Amino acid sequence: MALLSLKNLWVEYGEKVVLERISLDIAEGSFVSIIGPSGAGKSSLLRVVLGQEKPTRGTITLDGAPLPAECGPDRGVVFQRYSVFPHLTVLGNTLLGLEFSASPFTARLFGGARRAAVAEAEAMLESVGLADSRHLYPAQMSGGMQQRLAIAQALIKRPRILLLDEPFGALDPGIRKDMHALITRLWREHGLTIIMVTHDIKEAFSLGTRVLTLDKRRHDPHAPQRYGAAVIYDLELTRKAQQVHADAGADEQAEAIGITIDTVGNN
Ligand SMILES: Nc1ncnc2c1ncn2[C@@H]1O[C@H](COP(=O)(O)OP(=O)(O)OP(=O)(O)O)[C@@H](O)[C@H]1O
Repeated sequence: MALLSLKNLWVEYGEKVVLERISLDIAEGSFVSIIGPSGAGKSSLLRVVLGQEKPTRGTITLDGAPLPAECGPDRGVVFQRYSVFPHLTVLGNTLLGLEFSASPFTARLFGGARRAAVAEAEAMLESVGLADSRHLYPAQMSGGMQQRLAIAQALIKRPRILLLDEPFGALDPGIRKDMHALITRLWREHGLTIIMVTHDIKEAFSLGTRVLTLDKRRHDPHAPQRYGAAVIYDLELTRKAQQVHADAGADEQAEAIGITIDTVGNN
């Protein structure tokens, strides 16, 4: 059974149709990249999966049961510019997730429970490469380090699904490469299912096991709001294709896509 199943999903804001007829099954353990033009509804789709927004039509199920409206610990999210808490250190920011789950009102842990939480947070910081920075405040860190912290904050709650909205969009190319290696390792180690929105086609192909493109299939020049975006391409990548993409230069990408990617759906 699919981990997430979206059936005939629509998102509309008043008269404006943003997404229409989205039907998707997302398998546990997959890494789904979503690309598409600006305004196509990529972030709206993530918000629906996160439970922040209700679709106007259609259903979404997690393990076959209706998706809980509130975003529980099963789903974590990292945005392009994450609001890590500026007044808390790296360790404090990472601990906060554990403190809130254990003690929702005071967000405080004491004694043995606190020591266990600190050990867990330190292990997570080690895993994202921030062990030596645990006493720094976000303002003292680079953008890449802040995104590492955002990832640690999301993963400390042990989500099954990690939603990434342009997580590396604001980073320099060299740092992005390091972050790609990090997220690939964490995805494997934690057995995560990842859904990532990106504007970077190369990133979409080199990280994803599946690439979805969202776009409008129909346009009404007299009423641009009338039709929403749908899934135009749904490409399942073979491992070989992924490797080719990860290694290929920009010019080789298109050729590699043509040869090795299986088109599994065209809604
Ligand atoms: N709360 C809202 N109320 C009204 N319109 C909204 C709302 N949220 C998003 N929209 C509109 O829905 C459309 C899709 O927005 P969304 O942010 O999902 O697109 P996107 O594909 O993520 O775009 P980008 O690539 O620019 O981030 C846009 O036209 C946006 O203006």
